[in-house]
Amino acid sequence: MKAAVITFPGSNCDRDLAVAFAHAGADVHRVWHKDTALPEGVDVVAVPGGFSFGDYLRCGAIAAQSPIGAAVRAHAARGGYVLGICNGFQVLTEMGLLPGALMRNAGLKFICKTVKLQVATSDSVFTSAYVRGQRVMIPVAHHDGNYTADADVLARLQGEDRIAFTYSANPNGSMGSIAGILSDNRRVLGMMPHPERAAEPAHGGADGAALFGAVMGALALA
Ligand SMILES: NC(=O)CC[C@H](N)C(=O)O
Repeated sequence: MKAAVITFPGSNCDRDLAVAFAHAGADVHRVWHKDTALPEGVDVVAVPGGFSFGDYLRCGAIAAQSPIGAAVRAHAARGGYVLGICNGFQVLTEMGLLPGALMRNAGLKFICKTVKLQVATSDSVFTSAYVRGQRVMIPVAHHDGNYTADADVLARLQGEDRIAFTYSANPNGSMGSIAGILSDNRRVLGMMPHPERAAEPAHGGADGAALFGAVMGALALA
């Protein structure tokens, strides 16, 4: 299974994300935002957390216009898998690959702590190793994690079982306590919590490792 991890100026979770995929057994390629092509035969494109372009304009707004964007959109359009974590989730909403927006946290403070999540669906390659309703401990670190969408989008996400994770105790004001969502073909996942920061016991918890293992397992068989 081949994974590509994109780096923007200001990304700071790109290496951790590459390590998490590598530990799961993936063949990991690093891609610079000014590149215009993804590695040949890539299965999963991963957009990491951080502060791309200093979070100027809106988090993820400038990164979404990067030269690599066209290749990421084309990958998603042909049914390729895309994972966006934290700033990566923000980038994917700015690219239009996921609906809604990540607004400033309701409390206007940067939140950096490990939170309890509920797995809202196991019906995706990313969440298939979890059981629906399972509680997992995963860190968050953001100031713009307040998921917001209009009523129609929320109803569709709920009706189509596209909410991947919810917060057990909503830390940031997200509508429906949403922590992560899936695209309509279930192959693009955006989530604010950082599974790559809970991917091995030395991190203080390894609940995120199953996400990378599940992607690896599913795509290795495909
Ligand atoms: N850890 C991150 O990816 C930070 C995301 C984003 N820049 C925010 O603070 O909201």
